[in-house]
Amino acid sequence: MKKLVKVVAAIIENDKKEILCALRSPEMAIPNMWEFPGGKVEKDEDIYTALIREIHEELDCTIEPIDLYHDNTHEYEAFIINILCLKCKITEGTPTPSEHSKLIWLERENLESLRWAPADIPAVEQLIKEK
Ligand SMILES: Nc1nc2c([nH]c(=O)n2[C@H]2C[C@H](O)[C@@H](COP(=O)(O)OP(=O)(O)OP(=O)(O)O)O2)c(=O)[nH]1
Repeated sequence: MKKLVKVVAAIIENDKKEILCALRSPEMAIPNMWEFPGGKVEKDEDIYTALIREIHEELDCTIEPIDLYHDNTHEYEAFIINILCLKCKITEGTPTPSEHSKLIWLERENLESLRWAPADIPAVEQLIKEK
């Protein structure tokens, strides 16, 4: 049976209503695809603590999760992912990539120009439809 991986991801919006998009590096799993930054929830960790920790580690800034925006389960060839995308705001610092190849801020209508990790596509579509 495929392993089920629980992942939390941050949808971060700036004051221009642009969304933060992160490019996975060639060294990461699911390489060279765009995602919402985040990572795996550890055993005995709640999703909010996990996301705050992951964003500290990956982007060196502090976020406050606002609400759960999208919950999707997607089957990859090697594993099954349950990805929880949370809307978040930055409370301290500026996102700086340490593991990702690139970070960009994109207007909602331009999100579909990127090559997203397959598990993220429903959340991206919901964001595009939002306005
Ligand atoms: N962070 C994140 N991972 C995603 C997204 N979409 C998607 O399919 N994934 C996949 C890629 C990875 O296989 C897995 C997340 O693992 P990760 O490598 O980012 O997390 P992590 O830092 O906790 O990983 P690790 O060091 O423990 O291996 O979920 C997304 O939007 N954000």
